[in-house]
Amino acid sequence: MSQSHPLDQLVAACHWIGMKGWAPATGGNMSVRRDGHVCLLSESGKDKGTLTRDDFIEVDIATSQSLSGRKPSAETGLHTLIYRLFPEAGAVLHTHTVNATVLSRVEQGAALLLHGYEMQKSLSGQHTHLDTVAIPVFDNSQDIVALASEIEDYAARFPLRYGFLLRGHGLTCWGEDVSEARRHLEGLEFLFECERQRRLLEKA
Ligand SMILES: CSC[C@@H](O)[C@@H](O)C(=O)COP(=O)(O)O
Ligand SMILES: [Zn+2]
Repeated sequence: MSQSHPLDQLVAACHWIGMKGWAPATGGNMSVRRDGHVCLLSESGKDKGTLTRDDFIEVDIATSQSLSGRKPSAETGLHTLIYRLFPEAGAVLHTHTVNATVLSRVEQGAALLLHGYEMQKSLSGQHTHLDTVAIPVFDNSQDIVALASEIEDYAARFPLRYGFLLRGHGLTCWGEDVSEARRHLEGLEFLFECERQRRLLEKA
């Protein structure tokens, strides 16, 4: 997989996400960095589980503008923010899973705290279940410029790694390449499932 072109890896990741049911009814969006200035982002409104190479649009990272006139994701501003904030980020995956949607609503605090799980080690740089991984939760908004600015302010004050949740909406996560972004997505989704089950069982 590491031998193939990053865009082919991203297309394969989209198909995998589709098969998992993590991008229902055209939800979700995905991108890969081409270089310091441009990323390739999924076209708005498409079924992300059946995308092909032609469904990705060149977007200027500095301005969030499409270079072709075609319409990239409604959430383009969040992808470009991540590429600007983290020069090492090479791919961004946004999904709409039930776990992320529900947990982000149930969680009243500013972050979902993950602690005590071996699978925290699926996240780069995590070496023990004894540490706490904080995944911030931002209130959802249709104003992506304002949301991006809120996330940028947060990142200036607190560490922001792996991803963030949008309340009642989903997860946006990233990695240095498609492979790492996939691992972060799969690891976080597993942890969200565990956390949902734990909260349900401990309530009973
Ligand atoms: C099913 S509507 C969801 C959209 O509003 C949005 O949240 C989303 O993830 C997909 O938007 P898109 O513009 O196709 O990238
Ligand atoms: Zn979305």
